[in-house]
Amino acid sequence: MSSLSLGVAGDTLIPQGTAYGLLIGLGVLFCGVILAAVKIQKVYLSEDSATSEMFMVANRTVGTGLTASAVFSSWMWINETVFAAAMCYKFGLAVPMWWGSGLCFQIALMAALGVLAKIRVPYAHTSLEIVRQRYGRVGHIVYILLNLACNIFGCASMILTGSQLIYGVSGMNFAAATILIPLGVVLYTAVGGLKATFLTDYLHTLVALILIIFFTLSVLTNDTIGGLGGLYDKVTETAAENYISGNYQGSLLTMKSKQAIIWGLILKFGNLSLVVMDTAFWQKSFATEVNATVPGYDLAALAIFGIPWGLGTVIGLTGRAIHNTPIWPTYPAEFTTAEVNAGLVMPYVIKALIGDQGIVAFFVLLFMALTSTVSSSMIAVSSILSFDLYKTYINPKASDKRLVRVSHISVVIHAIFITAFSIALNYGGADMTWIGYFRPVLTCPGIIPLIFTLCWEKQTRLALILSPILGFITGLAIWLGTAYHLYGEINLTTTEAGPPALYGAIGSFFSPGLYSVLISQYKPYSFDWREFLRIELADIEPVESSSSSTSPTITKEDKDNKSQTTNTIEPISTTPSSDKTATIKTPTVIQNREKPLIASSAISLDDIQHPFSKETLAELHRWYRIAWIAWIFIVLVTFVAWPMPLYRDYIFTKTFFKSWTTVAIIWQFVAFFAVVVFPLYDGRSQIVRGATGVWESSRTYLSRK
Ligand SMILES: NC(N)=O
Repeated sequence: MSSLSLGVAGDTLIPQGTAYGLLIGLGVLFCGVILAAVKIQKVYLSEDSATSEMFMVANRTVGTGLTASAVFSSWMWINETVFAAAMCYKFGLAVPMWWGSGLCFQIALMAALGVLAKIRVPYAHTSLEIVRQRYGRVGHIVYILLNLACNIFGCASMILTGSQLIYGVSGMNFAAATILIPLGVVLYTAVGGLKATFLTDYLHTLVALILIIFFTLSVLTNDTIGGLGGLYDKVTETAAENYISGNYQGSLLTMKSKQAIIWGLILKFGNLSLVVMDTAFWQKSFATEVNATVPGYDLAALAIFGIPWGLGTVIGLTGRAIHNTPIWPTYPAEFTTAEVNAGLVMPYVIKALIGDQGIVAFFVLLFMALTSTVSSSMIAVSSILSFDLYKTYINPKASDKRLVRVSHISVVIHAIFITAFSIALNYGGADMTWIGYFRPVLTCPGIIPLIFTLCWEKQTRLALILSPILGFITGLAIWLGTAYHLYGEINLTTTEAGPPALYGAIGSFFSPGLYSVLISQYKPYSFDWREFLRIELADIEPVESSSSSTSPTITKEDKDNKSQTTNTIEPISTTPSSDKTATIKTPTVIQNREKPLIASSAISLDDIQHPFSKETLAELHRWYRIAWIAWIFIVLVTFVAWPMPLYRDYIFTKTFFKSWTTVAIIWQFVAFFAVVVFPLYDGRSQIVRGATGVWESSRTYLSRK
């Protein structure tokens, strides 16, 4: 969510030709690298993205390191890389800290949900599939719409933010930037599927983190700034001209900032829906191997904190320190609020202190942050269109090959749609701040009922369907009602103020929980979690009879009419003591196998066997407990123990500021080790196998006469 002003032409910092060259060149480079990587995986590591299981959930074999870097990369948006600095410039150093805490607890929550999904719905591909399996068609469609809305608004706002920045620094045609950003991503995502995004995510993370550390340190060590002490001195010397209303003594150097805390809270709700309501974050957890989900997600959660905190603090305060000096690109003209809202603080600081090469590097960072978000969105929407819509409602008998083809087409359709939607928003004069405040109200209502689907056996179908709708109405009423109550009228300006948006988001998030509990008292029922396993068996028969029942089952007649030639999921067995299941850690889908099935409805729940061995299940339960402990720890520390004691009449002393920012910078390095260095170590055997294969093939080829 950004406070973005569109159509703000800044000082041209980079020639248009260079900007076009960079955007197209980086797109082509990434396509080439990823297509080569996909080929190597296919030939030397037996990983073929032409199967739907590989395309959508990377065969459920992704390790901790790659998971951490992929989750980190999909979650590292332009918001925290560029706008944390702009918001720190506006409200002071409380913002980057709140921003960090507004990013990490959601990812830690997904660690717990992801591992629980592995336990209860081991073959799931998307979060929506879980909703359908438990509640049928109507609930599924409600959640498809909520997911698509979340994804489309999130992705379009990122593309618009990126296009605005590119336009702002280079003057490149806005529409051209909007088209070029998703173009390269389409190709590698369509060809490589989820595993390709895991790999590009790694490259994005590597380059972006190097640049983030480079910018932070180059700015700090610049002679004009003079290190942490110099930065502190400059900010205190210019305190009178940088008075921030709502902050303690108007200081940039205090945690007691009303606007920062409101901003931080809205961010928490908006970001929670961007994670839980985005099937991409579920898919990535389905793609992980059993022991990788929790450590992978928790590493990413910790690493992401380092992005807004260190970078935002250093760049935002530096902007304040030098914006009235001759080195500032717009000097002596005033640096306007519109320019700040367009995200131009960071490129201007870079131009002033690092120069043209810095701006090229900034452009590369923009590209990395943008394309990783866009590719993740593409996989998510493509999985919804191909798996949740096409396979479920249009062609249940679709072969695996056809499903992958539809996934490819869906990526292209989504790219065209999102580009057109972004351009329409721009030319329609969209107010991105307003959209940023509306989105949590629209998408938060789905969160609790979705979590209940996996965690609470007593939530009924009616509760799942009605509570998000009622929650949205409640949130909307609170948002508009508060705007009216506080400011006397409802218009764009009053609904764009922080407090109404915050109260609206709170209403949207919490009220569905209450509605769900209340509605579930009407015709109460209790869901047996083993039903998920039985339904998954039913799902491999191309039927959709589950759509009209709270506790879906397949009738004998239904079953008798179905083809017996279908995908079957091997490890589920009606023979409880099957040896085969004892060692299986990763469910395997066997393609198009002729195998007579017993009607799933005819199998007693007591005979349904979990595909994981007892030991693996025990391990998963242990991870589940660890995930909740980690989540509670992260919430307590980053919401309460750390920031709250500082919310008082206190302006940072020089020593405290230096220590604070030093820890923030150390955190960047920790992030680098967690999501860049560790994945290399973690994936060393695959890297060696791939490299050996390429080396051997090259040698054979070269030695041919
Ligand atoms: N990562 C986000 N949503 O800023």
